[in-house]
Amino acid sequence: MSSADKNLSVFATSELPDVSHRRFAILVAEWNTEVTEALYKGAYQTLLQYGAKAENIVRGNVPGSYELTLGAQWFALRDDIDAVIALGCVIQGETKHNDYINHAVAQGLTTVSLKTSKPVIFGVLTPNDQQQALDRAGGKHGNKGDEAAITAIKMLGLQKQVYTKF
Ligand SMILES: Nc1c(NC[C@H](O)[C@H](O)[C@H](O)CO)[nH]c(=O)[nH]c1=O
Ligand SMILES: CC(=O)[C@@H](O)COP(=O)(O)O
Repeated sequence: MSSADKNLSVFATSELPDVSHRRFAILVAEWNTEVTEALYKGAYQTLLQYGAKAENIVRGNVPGSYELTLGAQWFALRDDIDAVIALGCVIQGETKHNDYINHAVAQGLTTVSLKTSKPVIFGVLTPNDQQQALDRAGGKHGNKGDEAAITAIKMLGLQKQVYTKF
């Protein structure tokens, strides 16, 4: 289902776990900051709305989305971080540069998540233009930052369920 068919900020909030004790890192890429700051605001406020505490949320900035992978690894390897949310916006340009970045970031964040066994959430917009980005950062299609925060919370709930033995 594409974003055009759903609002990214409409999600099931039933049965969300208690995350008042959980610690989150939010990484923000510094390219397209009008968009990435809106994503960060959405993610941060959503974490607070659903029970996370401000003192348990740390923010880190990276130069561009390509650097989200190493930033995510640094945070995920900390024993006092439970989940990482990576936020960026890679707008298609004249060349294939965006393709290389997007694939590297998607694969890199997945690798970090699997290596650390921690949720590392892909909150990176890959739009064709600025308007598509704005539409997904608090515009008509909602906010992928909200979605990324909910995804982190849900994955921590699954993690607790899986590791709660019979
Ligand atoms: N064009 C965009 C970039 N480019 C920069 C790269 O992410 C990276 O920082 C650089 O290649 C050095 O390693 N980054 C974005 O986040 N968004 C873009 O649209
Ligand atoms: C995704 C990018 O780095 C992009 O801004 C580069 O633009 P271009 O492909 O026109 O050089």
